[in-house]
Amino acid sequence: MPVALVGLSHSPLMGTNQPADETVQRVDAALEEARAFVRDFDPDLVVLYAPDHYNGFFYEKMPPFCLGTSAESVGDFGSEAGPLRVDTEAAKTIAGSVLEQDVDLTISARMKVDHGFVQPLEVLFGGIDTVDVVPVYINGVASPLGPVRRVRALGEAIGRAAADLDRRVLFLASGGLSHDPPVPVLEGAPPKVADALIEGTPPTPEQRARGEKRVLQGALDYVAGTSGRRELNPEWDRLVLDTLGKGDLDRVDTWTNAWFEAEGGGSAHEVRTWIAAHASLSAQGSYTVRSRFYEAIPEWIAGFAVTTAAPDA
Ligand SMILES: O=C(O)CCc1cccc(O)c1O
Ligand SMILES: [Fe+2]
Repeated sequence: MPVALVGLSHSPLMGTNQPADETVQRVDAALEEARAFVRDFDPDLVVLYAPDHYNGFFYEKMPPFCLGTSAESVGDFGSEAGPLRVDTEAAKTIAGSVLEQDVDLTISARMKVDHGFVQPLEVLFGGIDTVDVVPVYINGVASPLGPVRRVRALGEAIGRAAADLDRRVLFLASGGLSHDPPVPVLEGAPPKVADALIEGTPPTPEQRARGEKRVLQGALDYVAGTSGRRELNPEWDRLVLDTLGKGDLDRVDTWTNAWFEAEGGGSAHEVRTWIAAHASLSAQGSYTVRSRFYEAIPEWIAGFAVTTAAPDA
């Protein structure tokens, strides 16, 4: 079945804490190119790989991966709230096939998702209810994380499952690349923060506003060079894009989580969504990158990339 891939960094600061006009214009041009690629491919199903930022997944039970047979956006950072247009039948079929292929997978019949899922749908499709989606959560912040080869295994299994559907499937990755925004960590957290990370009690509007302000302040500190957090790392980001673009997934299998953190910062694990999407595409043969945009954008706390790829032949 026809397949294609788009990789897209996300940042909730897009549109609110803008970099220089020229940067915004270059990003807009890259997004327009990706939209044209998508229009041309004309998908009727999007397998969307995205992380979560303690809005939908908590330490009370923290799965490495989760496929939603239904999903609802919490609407953080002004992203669209409400139900995603999940194709429940396709989602169940894919989940069943993945399990059948000996890859363990959690499913959720009411998955809560945040800007990580919503932003790429807004950017590429104009909203969360305009195209059929199978949302796949990939843990990219909550340690411990398993080896990236398991992400590849999941991506390949989903790619094989998608091949059996009579659909035009776009594999869409959301997140990355290098970035280290102020996301809370459980280890050493004060009791109230620990409770929030474990229990996931929905934040009050005031609490949500405070969290969003902390991220904005993080961006201002990044721009000022006073954040004390891992700097964006364009060299590393280019290495990641080169390797995924070449289809050298055996190389990816050797990448360690410690290396991700040292080179790309705590949220560089969001690159896992890109690994999954490329593995899905690779399940149907070799592929070629059709377009690639990259720029380090401290205003968005993002090594920001947009790529498109399609199978050879
Ligand atoms: O919601 C949060 O805690 C983090 C927000 C955030 C900021 C910059 C880049 C990202 O990819 C991102 O997700
Ligand atoms: Fe993120």
